[in-house]
Amino acid sequence: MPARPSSPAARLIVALDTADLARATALARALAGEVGLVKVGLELFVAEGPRAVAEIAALGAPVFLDLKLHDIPNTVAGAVRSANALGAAMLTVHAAGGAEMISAARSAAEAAGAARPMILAVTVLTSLGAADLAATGVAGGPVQQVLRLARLAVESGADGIVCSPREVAPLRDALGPGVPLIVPGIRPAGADAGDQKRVMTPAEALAAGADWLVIGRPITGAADPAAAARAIAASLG
Ligand SMILES: O=C(O)c1cc(=O)[nH]c(=O)n1[C@@H]1O[C@H](COP(=O)(O)O)[C@@H](O)[C@H]1O
Repeated sequence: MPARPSSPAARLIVALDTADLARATALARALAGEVGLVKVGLELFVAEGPRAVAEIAALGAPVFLDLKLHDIPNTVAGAVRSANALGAAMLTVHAAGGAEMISAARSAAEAAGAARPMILAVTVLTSLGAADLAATGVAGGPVQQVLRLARLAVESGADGIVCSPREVAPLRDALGPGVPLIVPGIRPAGADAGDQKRVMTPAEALAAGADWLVIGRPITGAADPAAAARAIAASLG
């Protein structure tokens, strides 16, 4: 499992959201040394499969495999066992899958031994605002729901929590310093939020207590992705 990051660049996780493995590997090469981890998510994994993880891992940076698993415990445990073979450093499940599912994911990850992936529990997607969440039947708003799901996930064996920057401070208060917080929904000042609804700047997320920042388009959509990553790292002081 990756150690908690100790430098600004190590805090950055770049999301390689493309269906094109050649573009993903070019980005990973360009960003070598500028970020701590590279994220392979659904778009790339569905298009290119496990070889995407293997080819990107071969470039050196640890891989965050973001499959957001959410199914019955037996099925998720099987998917985690399959993912173990890919050597990812981090792997996501949806906290809303419940205690048994999260616990099954953790047990399955442990079969990989010391090199096992961190199991990260995704709480409330950063693309959802309070009204979107209410429309799914969840009353109380994102902060309350993130706190509820994060507590459940940690008690069930999750190694870290994925949340928006808006919930980082209340989660730190509730969970203490020991639980790694991995935070997407990051936008440098003035950047287009796109489909993200609960956002903050990199510096604000760090000041609130985030460990890792997950950033896609503000880096990958830049004319010079390495320069964009360097500028974000510099803004973290
Ligand atoms: O699990 C994630 O990484 C994730 C959770 C979440 O709630 N919101 C979220 O945006 N993400 C991922 O973080 C990345 C954010 O990308 P950008 O919006 O382009 O910076 C995407 O790859 C998303 O899949």
